[in-house]
Amino acid sequence: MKTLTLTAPAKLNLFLHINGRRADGYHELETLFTMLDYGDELTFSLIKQDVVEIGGDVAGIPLQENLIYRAAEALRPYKQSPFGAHVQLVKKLPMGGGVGGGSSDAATTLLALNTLWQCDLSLDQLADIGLSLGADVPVFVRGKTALAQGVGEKLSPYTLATKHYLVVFPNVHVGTVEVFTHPELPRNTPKLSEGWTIDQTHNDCQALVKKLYPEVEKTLSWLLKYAPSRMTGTGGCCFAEFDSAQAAQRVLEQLPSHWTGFVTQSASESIAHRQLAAWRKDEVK
Ligand SMILES: C[C@@](CO)(OP(=O)(O)O)[C@H](O)COP(=O)(O)OP(=O)(O)OC[C@H]1O[C@@H](n2ccc(N)nc2=O)[C@H](O)[C@@H]1O
Ligand SMILES: Nc1ncnc2c1ncn2[C@@H]1O[C@H](COP(=O)(O)OP(=O)(O)O)[C@@H](O)[C@H]1O
Repeated sequence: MKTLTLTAPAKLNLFLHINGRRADGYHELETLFTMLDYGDELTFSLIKQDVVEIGGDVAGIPLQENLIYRAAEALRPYKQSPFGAHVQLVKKLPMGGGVGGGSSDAATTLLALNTLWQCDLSLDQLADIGLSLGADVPVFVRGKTALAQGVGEKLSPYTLATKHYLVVFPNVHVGTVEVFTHPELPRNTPKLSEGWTIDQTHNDCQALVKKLYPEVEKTLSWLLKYAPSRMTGTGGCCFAEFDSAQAAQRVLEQLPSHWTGFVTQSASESIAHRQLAAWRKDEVK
């Protein structure tokens, strides 16, 4: 039976501007997503029984709420294979950390089972299915650095130089809904104008999350002593940007023990896409 192992990458929101709130409560935003070469590990194995099973680090998430399960079930109508799937998960990304672990697991499941179950859907079709699972899923399906607009679903490719990041999890889980429903969240940043540059950007959630979660404020102040730093998404992970892996690693070595972190680099194409392309090449040999 076939087996495929993929890394479900983390993302960073290099900035996050909130331009307004729609009548349905969702927010109009502009955000720059970059993919990181670090993430959860998912091993997909075909199994005889036509069911979806998840093993490994699934603590706390009931099977039917797991985004891996939901993504697999969303592909069921397109399946050309009689087999089910077992997904073994090694969770490396903090949940509710703003690095998109759940969304990336979902997108990686769509990519892997689209191949293993011979669904043969295009990336556009997978991105549409992904959007029904969460606003962040399509960017991981496409797997490229992208500027997102609308509620996060309008993606345009964006080119960035590779950078090295130290990403720190301050050990607080920040709820996306909590931030987006907070009365003090700023919601009136003007849309980006032509010729905008990164140094004119910010994260509209950062000040509020720092206030609600003092650990995030402490993490950012600590990182800022070493490098330009910011919070990603709705938090609480914060990232510091470096020109070399060694410089990032040196700061990680000094990280206070009550926080956790990892050093990695950005990638113009997601690691899951690169691994899937290599696996396909091996298959046709
Ligand atoms: C804002 C971002 C930036 O990356 O935050 P993070 O979760 O990554 O920190 C994401 O787009 C989040 O994406 P995701 O976590 O998939 O969100 P969803 O499940 O679709 O929505 C969770 C909740 O966030 C709010 N929400 C989300 C996206 C959006 N444009 N406006 C919103 O108001 C809504 O209250 C919604 O019920
Ligand atoms: N496979 C999964 N991995 C992580 N979170 C999941 C998964 N399936 C469902 N979830 C739920 O999605 C929520 C958001 O997870 P995550 O994507 O890690 O956060 P964020 O969007 O802040 O980066 C979690 O709190 C969890 O309840």
